[in-house]
Amino acid sequence: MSDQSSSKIISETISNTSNESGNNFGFIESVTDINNRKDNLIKTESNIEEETSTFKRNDEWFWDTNSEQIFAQDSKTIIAVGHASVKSIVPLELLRHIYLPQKPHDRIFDPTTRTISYLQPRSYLPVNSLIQGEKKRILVTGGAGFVGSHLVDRLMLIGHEVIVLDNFFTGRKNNLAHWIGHPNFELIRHDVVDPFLIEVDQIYHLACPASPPHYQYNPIKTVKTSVMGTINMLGLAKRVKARFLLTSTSEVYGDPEEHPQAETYWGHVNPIGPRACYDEGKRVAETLTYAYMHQDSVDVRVARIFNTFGPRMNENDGRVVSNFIMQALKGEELTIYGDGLQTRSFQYVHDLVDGLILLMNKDYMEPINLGNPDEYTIREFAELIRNEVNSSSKIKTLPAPTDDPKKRRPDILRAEQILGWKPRWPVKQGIGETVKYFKRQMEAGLIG
Ligand SMILES: O=C(O)[C@H]1O[C@H](OP(=O)(O)OP(=O)(O)OC[C@H]2O[C@@H](n3ccc(=O)[nH]c3=O)[C@H](O)[C@@H]2O)[C@H](O)[C@@H](O)[C@@H]1O
Repeated sequence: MSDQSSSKIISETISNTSNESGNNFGFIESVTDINNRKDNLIKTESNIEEETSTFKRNDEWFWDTNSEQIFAQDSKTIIAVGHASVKSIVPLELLRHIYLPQKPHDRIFDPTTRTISYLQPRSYLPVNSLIQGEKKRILVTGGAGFVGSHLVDRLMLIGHEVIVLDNFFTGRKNNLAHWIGHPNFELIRHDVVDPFLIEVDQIYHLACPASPPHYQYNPIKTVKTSVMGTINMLGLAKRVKARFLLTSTSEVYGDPEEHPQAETYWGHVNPIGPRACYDEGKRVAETLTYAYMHQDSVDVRVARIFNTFGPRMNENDGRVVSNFIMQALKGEELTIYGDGLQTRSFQYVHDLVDGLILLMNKDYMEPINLGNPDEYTIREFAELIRNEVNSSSKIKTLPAPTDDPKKRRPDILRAEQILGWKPRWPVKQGIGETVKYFKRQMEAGLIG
């Protein structure tokens, strides 16, 4: 299709939609922006031929007015993520360019000598140029981790100034290597257990190991991170009048006796079990957050995050998604803990990032669940991953971990009603993307 007819489709979509709803200008700008961004990207990266060939100038899309999503013409393939109301719409190709590059942008790996050469000078992906007042200074603690780094990508592309604090216990500099040196970006090695002072407008407080083997590795440190880290960041928010968002967890519901779990449920947690350092740590973090809200009028948000997966999970993370994918890719046995009848509901990381940005920008202070209610037994999930990887790996049963929750599924009515958010990524599609990521990492010699 020619450029002309492609823009005709877009302009027709735009005019139809604005007639229907009256006010969709933010969204329209974002849709139009997709083409501009791709063009900019092509210009910026014109020296990398293989890369540019994946970007088609004449892409067609359509905007599904019901779900407010942009799909390819097949009406199934998601080609953009984000929400118009907070201007977070980003073409998926742009994000893929970061975590799934045909070739790394800034380094060459020589498999013979197993050395890496870093290239200079470097270019960056185009970020929005925000006007004064729109552009915020945003602190992301734990920003080099799996979820944190995806959040940073989105905040950077939106055009904000982003400062990341990370102690690199589970986070990796490599997750943010593509932003290092950018004028809008700062990466600081710092442990949130120690106070930190800076002038910012918003704080996304993610810092804390989240995978059971990691948070149980040093339980005292996990409690300190949750409690002292949160006190330090709330103290900072109070001092500089920043808005504060705590990333809490579905683990505050413990081994739930209510199913699905709504935000009103108080939970069922063993306070002295091996998971308590994380579960109780996050429960205290929530208590602190609301104490600062009531006592010191800090402007707070609390997201309760359910099982999340995607590119940049650590391959040794120990959580079920990365374990199963790596085992299937290497032809090893898939390790099911217990009878495999316990359930989890898995959300793809782009959906979570959408939810976090929407919540931060909404005037709502109660906790909100962010998760995908699509529930699987772990046994079904192992099957799904074997199929996606096309692997003939066998299944091995290992003892169930102490206090492993037997079922978990979010009630997301509140997120739907308050934020206009619900997961957009079918689990299979997200798994496909994650498998591609792990394969690429293996080919690049970054993981074994
Ligand atoms: O992924 C997440 O976002 C969540 O991961 C963990 O919660 P958990 O549900 O225990 O996550 P996994 O370690 O991935 O385990 C999920 C289920 O799979 C099982 N599992 C795990 C790993 C494995 O190799 N095999 C296996 O059967 C576990 O026993 C558990 O029943 C964290 O505690 C949560 O804070 C976090 O939000």
